[in-house]
Parts: sequence; C-alpha cells; structure tokens
Amino acid sequence: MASTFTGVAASPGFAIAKAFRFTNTQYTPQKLTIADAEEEAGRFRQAIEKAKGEIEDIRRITEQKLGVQKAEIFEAHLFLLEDPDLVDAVLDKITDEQWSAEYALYEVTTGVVDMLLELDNEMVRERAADVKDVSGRLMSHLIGKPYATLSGISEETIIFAEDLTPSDTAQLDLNYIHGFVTEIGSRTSHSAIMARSLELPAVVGIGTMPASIADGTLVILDATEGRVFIDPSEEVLAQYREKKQQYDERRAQLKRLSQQPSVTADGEHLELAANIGSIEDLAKVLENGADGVGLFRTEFLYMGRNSFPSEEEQYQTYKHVLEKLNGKRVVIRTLDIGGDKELPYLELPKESNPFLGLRALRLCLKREDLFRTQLRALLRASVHGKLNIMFPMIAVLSELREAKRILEEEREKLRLEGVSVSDSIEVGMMIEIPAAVLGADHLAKEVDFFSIGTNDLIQYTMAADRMNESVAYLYQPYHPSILRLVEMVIKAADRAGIWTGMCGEMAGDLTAIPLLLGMGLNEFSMSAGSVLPARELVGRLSKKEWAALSEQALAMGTQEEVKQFVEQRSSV
Ligand SMILES: C=C(OP(=O)(O)O)C(=O)O
Ligand SMILES: [Mg+2]
Repeated sequence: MASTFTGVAASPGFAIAKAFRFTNTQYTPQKLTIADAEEEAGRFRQAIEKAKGEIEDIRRITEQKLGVQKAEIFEAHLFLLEDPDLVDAVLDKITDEQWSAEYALYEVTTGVVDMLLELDNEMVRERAADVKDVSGRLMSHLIGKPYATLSGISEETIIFAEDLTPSDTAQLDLNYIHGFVTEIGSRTSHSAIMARSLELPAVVGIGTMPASIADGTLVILDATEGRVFIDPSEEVLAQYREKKQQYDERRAQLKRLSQQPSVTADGEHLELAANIGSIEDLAKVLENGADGVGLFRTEFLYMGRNSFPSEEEQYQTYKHVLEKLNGKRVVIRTLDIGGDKELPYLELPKESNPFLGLRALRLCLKREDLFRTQLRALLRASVHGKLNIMFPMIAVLSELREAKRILEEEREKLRLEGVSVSDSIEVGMMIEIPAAVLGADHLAKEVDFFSIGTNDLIQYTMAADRMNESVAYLYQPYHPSILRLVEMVIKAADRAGIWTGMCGEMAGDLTAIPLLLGMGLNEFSMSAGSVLPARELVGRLSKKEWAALSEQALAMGTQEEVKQFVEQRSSV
C-alpha cells in the first residue's frame, strides 16, 4: 500500500527503483566469563587475522571497481586492527576480567565509540563509524555469522538500512545503487557526507522502518525535499519521473561547465576554488572542475587518531594534493585547532570561552614544535605544485610577523640541509577577526593574499556563537555590517596590490556571490559541489553592474532588504 516518509535531505537528487533492505544488525553479547583466557585470546587473534584478510580483499576489489580513493578507507580499518587502544584493550579485558572475546570486544568498542561521539565533531564521528564497522566485522567472525556486504547487488536498487558504515558506502556500485534511505543519521553523519561526495541521492533519519518496505517494492526517493514514497500511485510516479528528468538534465548541463573557465558576462575572470579537509575530497574537486583549492583545513589530518601526524606523513599528504591539482593553486591553512575542534591527545587547559581562547595560530605560536613540523612538511612539498601557505586567526601584526619569522627560519634550515623549496610560495592570512579587518591596511603590506573566513568573522562581529541555535538569527551573512567589513578588506588588499579570496560558507552562497563579485572579490572557495552552480551564476552576471548594485546594498539597513534586493536582480 502506498505510504510516504520524511527524513533529512542528506544528498540531493531523485531516484526511482526497487527497495532492498540491508541489515547488519548489531549483535549484543551476554556478559560471559571464560575458563581459559589464553584460548579466548587466541580466538580473538584469529578473528583479527580473518578480518584483515577480508578487508585486504575488499580493498583490492574496491580499488579496481571504484578507484584508489574509495579504497583508502580500508587502510584506516587495517590500521585500527593494529591499534593497541583497541586490540590490546580487548586482550587485557579477556585476561584480566576473564571475559569472553565477544563481550570484551563489545565493551571496549562501545566505550571508544561513545567517547568519540561525545566529542561532537564531524571527522571524529567518521572515526566512530570506522570503529563500529571494524568491530562489527570482528564480531561476525567471533560468532561465525557472515558480515553482510552490498557489493553483490546487480539490480537497480534503493538501499534501506538502519545506517550505512564506511565499508558499506565504499562498496556501493553506483551502476545499480541509485540512492539510499537510513533510519538514523543527520546531515553530518558519515553516510550523509559520503552520499554527498558520491553525489548519490540520500534521505537519512526517517526513523524505524515499517515492514511494508519489503524487498522489491517500488520506491521514489526525493532527496531534495527529504521524502520517500513507497509503492506510489501512477500519478505520483509520472510526476516524479518528470521531476527526475528535469533535475538530471540540469545536472548534466552544469557538468558541461566543469571544463569551462569561471568568467562573468562582462569578461572578468574569477577563481572558483574548493575547500577540502582530506585527500578523499579531491575526487569531487577535480570532477567539478574547481579552479584550485582555496582552503585545505589541515586540522583534519590531526583528528581521529592518537598522536600527531609526523612531518613525513604530512609531507606525503600535501605533495599528493599539490600533484593532483596539477599546477592549479592550492591554499593550505596551518593547523586551526581549538574552539570547536579538539584533539584527544593534546592536553589543553580548560577554557571558559574556547572560541576566544588559545586556538589556531595562537596555539601554534605557543607550541612551536607542532608548528615547525607542519611548516617543514609544507615547505618540502612546495616543489610539487603551486603552494600557498595561509595562517588562520590572526588578530594583530605581531602574530603575523612571528609566524612568518618561524616560517623563514624553517626555510633557511632546509636550505642548509640541501632540501629544495619552491621560491614562489605565496604566504597569506585569513581575515576572520574584526580587528584584522580594521588593521587590514597594515597587514596587507606584509602578505601576498587575504582569505576572508566569514564563518568566524560573522560570529565574532555579531558576538553570536556559530554553533548556538538560540542566537542563530544573528548569523546574517548579508547584513550590511558584514558586507561593509568584506568591502573594507577587499579595498585594503587592492590598495596594497594583493588579491582577496573568501573561504567561509558565504563564498559559495548564490545570494552572496553577486555582491561579492561587485565588491571585487577575486577568489571564492566553497564545497566542491557548489562550484558549478556558482560558475553558471557568475556567467550570467556583469561585474560592472554589480559594482553599482553592491554599493546600494551596502547602504541598506537590514539583511532582509539586501536579500530581497539581490534575489530580484540576479534571479538566483
Ligand atoms: C573558513 C573558516 O574557517 P573554519 O570554518 O575552519 O573556522 C571561517 O572561519 O570562515
Ligand atoms: Mg575560521
């Protein structure tokens, strides 16, 4: 019988196909004590070996079918199977508490997952998903039940699951799987992030799935509105076939722009770049034809692990990104930890106002060892592409000078060691603190570029925590107060002859883009999926016309007026 569900629209698009229910239900073992701890430990070690073999196989197949990047997740899984925090902790529980291997595994991994989830951070949540995935696989070996996989699906299908683990999503064969629906999850859960990066329609968090969704039932997925239609009527089906066709056509049209330059209707060339947090994000950057990477948030390299990444590890990552971008500009931001981003292995004093505390560059100047390691890795990688180094959270000139002094010291050390370093690295800074806007004239004389971080600039200007729902109404990117700050930065940069970019969310916002273009922003860095809609929009806009229109917007009194004004003039 026809029915409809709603959930979170996690990754846009439409799909019409048959349902397939995928279950890998979590097994909760009983608390059992055992007589022979040695034998039990042996059983656990065997499960690890079997899981390793299996993951190796999946990794190889995934690499052949879906490419190296999709297969990378399994490196992390193999790494986990050697992680003492997991393996030794389970073995200790077996020996010390005489617990069964199943119960010891369950106790240790639920503890780790809960601890990671408490950190309430996107990347750490992904790590929690990895731990769950690996422990599910180990458990299946211990209890002798196969761990279900999605790799065998060979019919056009929409997957229904409680949630999808990283190894499930890595195995999705997009020739057959047209979308998925999960009972749990939010826009930032692992499966949602993965769906967006695969551009696969997904609705998550629909709640407990009813039995009426049997395998083979026809389903419409409207992942743009977050709706799922089970066994729809002919009328609804016809309506959605039409919607899907229009959506797919628009997407195909946009894809044609991926190899086109980013140029306005009056011939101004702009740089529409992408933000990344890891090398996994590169596939979409290239596929969408971004003009470069405008922000690599390197803190994610430091998260979801137990110790700092070494210089060599960082060097390899930066080199990889630079090589993949093949001569296009890559702006790599130095560590921006603190505020909402914590590292479990970095002991920091508890602060009552972490967003106003020891974060980002302030921390790097206190912990020079960390900073120097990262700078060395960056300098060494610079010969592999077009590298820009960017410092976050600078408020005053002395911080910039200190950061540059340390950078130059490391450059000199490498020179003496005979290591080559590019001599065309641009060094810039983020503008995300109001004091830096007001001091932009002075700062501009000592950097090669600015990149405006509106996510923080708005919160510090409005004195409204960017994560606090109760004051979310103050988070107003188009407010004339914010626009004036942006204009001040661009003007100061122009006077000093340097370029200005923006890498906060505002840069990819179709309502903000006309104004930013009019104010003279040179580079816009956004999520990879926003690049083509932005390119299409700027192709319709005249910079000259928007220079005049943005003047008018800057003189308005409220965000609402500005928004309405832009939407009327640019038909976004
Ligand atoms: C891009 C920014 O940095 P993050 O979101 O990483 O703080 C910003 O503040 O706008
Ligand atoms: Mg910021």
